[in-house]
Amino acid sequence: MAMARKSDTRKSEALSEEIMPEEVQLETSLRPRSFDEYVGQGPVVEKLKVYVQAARTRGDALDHCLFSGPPGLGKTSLAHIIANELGVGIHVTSGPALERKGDLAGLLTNLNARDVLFIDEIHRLNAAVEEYLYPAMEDFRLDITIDTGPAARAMKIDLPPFTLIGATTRTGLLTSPLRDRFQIQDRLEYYDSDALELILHRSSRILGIPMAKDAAHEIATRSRGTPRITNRLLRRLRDFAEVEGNGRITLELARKSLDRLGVDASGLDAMDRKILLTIIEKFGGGPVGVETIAASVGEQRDTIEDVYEPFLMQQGFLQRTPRGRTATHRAYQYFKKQPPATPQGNLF
Ligand SMILES: Nc1ncnc2c1ncn2[C@@H]1O[C@H](COP(=O)(O)OP(=O)(O)OP(=O)(O)O)[C@@H](O)[C@H]1O
Ligand SMILES: [Mg+2]
Repeated sequence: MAMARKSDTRKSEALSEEIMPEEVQLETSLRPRSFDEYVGQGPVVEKLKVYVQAARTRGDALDHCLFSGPPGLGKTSLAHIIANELGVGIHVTSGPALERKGDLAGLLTNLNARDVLFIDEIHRLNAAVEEYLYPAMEDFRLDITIDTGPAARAMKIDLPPFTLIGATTRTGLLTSPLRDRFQIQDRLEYYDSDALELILHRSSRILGIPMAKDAAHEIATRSRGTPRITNRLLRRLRDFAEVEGNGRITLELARKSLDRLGVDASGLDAMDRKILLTIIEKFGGGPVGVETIAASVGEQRDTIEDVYEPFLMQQGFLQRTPRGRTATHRAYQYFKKQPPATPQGNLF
């Protein structure tokens, strides 16, 4: 089955999240295949290991799982690992790809018992398909209508027990009836630099790229807490090392190249800085609505909310308030700017 295509709302800025075609192959080769290869996300992985082992021992299908979190943190990888560790097949699709009920019915009726059905971007399912999914998830049953008009009859088809794994950037985008049907729900968090360093060492070993240990640390701290970005930077740095160095990624080369790629020492990229500066310079530090920010920086609202804001908030540069987004004291410090004289709430 074809890989799920990414949504085209993910516009490309220096490091934003669109997967380029040549990157799909790289991601596949670097994708962890077992829980042991999956770095970080400790609490989530520890629980999943137990659930998987229990389901295996009982010979049951694993309960349905919903994974949320910003792009590139390992939701798709986790789905593949779960299927692998369960020893079952995985069928991959995405919300936007399931246009009609028939698309879903085709997938569901082709599952073997205990298989995993992975639906990426599950928040983008259309309402008709979503409702059709409910009895399938709850009772492993499809309600179909045969014929139209007066001859129409309702029929129920039994499905083999299966595991639905859904991935979404934000659980808030799901309807609650859909969300409630997932017995296992976990949110993936940004990775700390130790975890990213481990991922870097693994990737450089697989790709055969010589790299100094302090260089790995530097790249890890500048990867926005995101394994996909870590691997992407590694590839770019290999180019610099091969063309302008002796092929080895040294600390000096890493620093220079990351600066040239627009990734600063805090790991902010060009769009992160643009968003913060816009709030500070054009809107007096906020509060300002996300739509307005999106229009000002020329980026999709969804991308701002899924990709940029979570990281800026986690790093303490941005706050969400009911009236809009505000730049924090830390953001002003970062740009060596004076915060406005009038205090905004209890921010300063
Ligand atoms: N825990 C991890 N350990 C090692 N590598 C990882 C881990 N998580 C992600 N990666 C690497 O990052 C890449 C991107 O991860 P993945 O495709 O699973 O992210 P995702 O959360 O599904 O992103 P998206 O929301 O864009 O679909 C993987 O190919 C893999 O190389
Ligand atoms: Mg994915």
